[in-house]
Formats: sequence, structure tokens, C-alpha cells
Amino acid sequence: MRLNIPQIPARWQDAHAHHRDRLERQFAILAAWAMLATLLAYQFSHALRGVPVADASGLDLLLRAPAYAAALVTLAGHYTGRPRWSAKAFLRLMSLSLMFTVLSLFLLYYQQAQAGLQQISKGLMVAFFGVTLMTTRGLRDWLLQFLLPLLLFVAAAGVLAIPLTELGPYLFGPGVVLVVGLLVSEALRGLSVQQFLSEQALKEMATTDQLTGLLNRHAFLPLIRQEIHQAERNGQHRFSVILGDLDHFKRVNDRFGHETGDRVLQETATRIRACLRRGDALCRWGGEELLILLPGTGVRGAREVGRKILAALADQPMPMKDTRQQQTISLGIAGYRGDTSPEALIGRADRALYRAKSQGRNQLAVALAAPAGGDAG
Ligand SMILES: Nc1nc2c(ncn2[C@@H]2O[C@H](COP(=O)(O)OP(=O)(O)OP(=O)(O)O)[C@@H](O)[C@H]2O)c(=O)[nH]1
Repeated sequence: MRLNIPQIPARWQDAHAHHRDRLERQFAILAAWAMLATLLAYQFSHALRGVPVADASGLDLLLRAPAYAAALVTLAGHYTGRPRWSAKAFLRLMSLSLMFTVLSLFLLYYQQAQAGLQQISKGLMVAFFGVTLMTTRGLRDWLLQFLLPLLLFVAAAGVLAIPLTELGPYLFGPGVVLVVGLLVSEALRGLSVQQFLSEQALKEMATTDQLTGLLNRHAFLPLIRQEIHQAERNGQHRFSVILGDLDHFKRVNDRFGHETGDRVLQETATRIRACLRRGDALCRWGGEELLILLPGTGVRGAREVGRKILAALADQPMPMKDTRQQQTISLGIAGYRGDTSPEALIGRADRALYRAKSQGRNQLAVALAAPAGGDAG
């Protein structure tokens, strides 16, 4: 069932899965406590509700056991970390066990104590509403959590020779609640998706460069800081940065206009991205400067990546107005050498870049190691 819930763009799927898991986890805890409280209330309120105890031998309690167990397992999973199931699994476990409990109790009461059926039907309403709120993932969830248990219920009624027409009046109210609950559940899901999309759009605006779609400085510096921390903890950890600056880019703007310059920047970003691995990060550091982080890669590897980038630009001219022109880049490479801050490391890459520029451009230069007490380019 869908109420025009917006689609999640492919690039946000992972983030959305994480967001949904967090929400479902919170909801599972709330649902587990609510289920436990409701079960206990129904367990001990027969006299108050005028419902006769269906089975003195304890079958009644046995049928409630799965729902109690599911709520307790969910709470244990949350408070002790065991079992480590996903929130989706806990929610499914709770809703299926609750459906089993209420439907089998319904059959038991029908067979043994018909007088209490109106009250049991109210219990069904509460349970159906609770379960609809737990079906947070649309149609497939709904089929699994309602249709399957209801089919089993119909089959069980058949085996026990209970005519469904007699059960109808007691199931009408719960059926209505089921539909209302589904609408509420879908509306809540829609709200949660909307909230995720607007938060994500804000986050993306704050962390990415609008022209190229690359990370901006603000988002990039923490990534380098993280690598430095990792290298400080683990002496074996290597990583490098490459600072790139387009050659004679001012001429492109002057000759072909700013719009063409913008497109060249976008094309450059795309070509460089294609030279990198999935875990590498690329950032627009400034106007026509790009900064690359290569985790797990020493200077030798960074040189190779640098050569690939030089070729990716120089070997294939870029469209500029009605012509195609060669656009080259110069690169400064710095491997981590005990630098204590991102700025120190980038400073070394910047001085290497300066050398690459002064040696004729369209080439790379590697930064020297930082001498003790300072850093050299
Ligand atoms: N189109 C466009 N141009 C930009 C952008 N950001 C910076 N620039 C231009 O990049 C050019 C940088 O010029 P310079 O710093 O003189 O360097 P260069 O011409 O690339 O020469 P070298 O770096 O010495 O090879 C300037 O013309 C800026 O206007 C942008 O977002 N779009």
C-alpha cells in the first residue's frame, strides 16, 4: 500500500537504510514495552472485563507465550546486545507472534467460552492496530504479517469445524481497525521519508560543492583527520593526499567564457573520479583546485594514481565551445609522514604542487618528508 511516498534517490539508499534501521530500532523498543504491558493487562483482567478464563489447564497461557517471548527477546536484544538481529527482524518477530497469540486465543475462546467473544474481539482490535504500526515496510510486510497469519487462521477454523460466517461479526471491528491502522502506518512512513529527504538534502548542501557535486573542504578535513588518528594508533597505516590544480585555467575562462570553464571543472571531476577507488575521497578544495585522499595508499601508489589522472586529462581533449582543447593538470603528492594536522600535510602537497607548476605543468611532484620539528615541501 502506497500513499504517494517519494522515492529515495539511489545515492541515498545506504543512508536511508541506516536512518530507517535507527527509527525501527527505537520503535521496536517502544512496541516491545507496549506489548508486554498490554499482554499483562489482558492476562490479569478477565474478571474486570467479564471474560471467563478459557482454559484452566493453562492452554490460554501457553498461547500467549510466543508474544511474551518475542517482546522479551526484543528487549533483551536492545539492552544486552544479544541477539544481534536487525530491528526489522525484531519487529517481524513481535508482530507475527502477536498475530499468532490473538488469533489462536480467539479460536480457543470461541470453542470453550463463547460468552467472552465480544471482549476478545476488542483485544483483536488492539492487537491489529499495534501490528499495523509495526508493518513499516509496505505491501510485502503487510502480506507477511497479516495475510499469512489470517490464512492460517482460516485454515485452523476449517480444521476445528468452526463456520467462518459465525466469526464474521466478531472480526468486522478488527478488520476496520486493520485498514485504519494501515493508513496511519503508511502516513507515518511517508512523514519519515519526507523528513529523511529534507535532512539529507540539507546535509548534502552543507557538505558538497554545488558545481561539481564533490565534497567541499568542510566535509573533507574530518576525513583526513580520521586518517591521521588511525595512522597515529596503527604505525602500519599509510595514506596519501594529492592536490591538483588545472593548468592555465584563467585562459579557458578568458577565451571561452565562465560557463565553459564550469563545464571543464565538472568534466575534470568526472575523469578524476574514474581514476579512483571506491574508498578514495575527492574534494573541491578551492576554485580550480581539487584534493584527493587515498586511504591505505603510500607514495608509490599515489604516484601511480597521479600518472593515471595526468593521462586521463591530457590524452583526451575536452569540449570547449565549438572546439576540443587539451586541458592539463599539475599535481602535488604528499604521503603521510607523521604530520600532526591536515593543514601540515596539505601544506606539503601544496609546495610539491608549486614545484610541479614551476617545472613546466602537466606533471606531478612528490613532497619531501617533514623534517623533525617542521615540514618541508
Ligand atoms: N569557470 C570557473 N572558473 C573558476 C572557478 N573557480 C576559479 N576559477 C578560475 O580559475 C582561474 C585560476 O587562475 P589562476 O590562479 O591565475 O591560475 P591558472 O590560470 O590556472 O594558471 P596556473 O594555475 O598557474 O596554471 C581564475 O580565472 C578563476 O576565475 C569556477 O568555479 N568556475
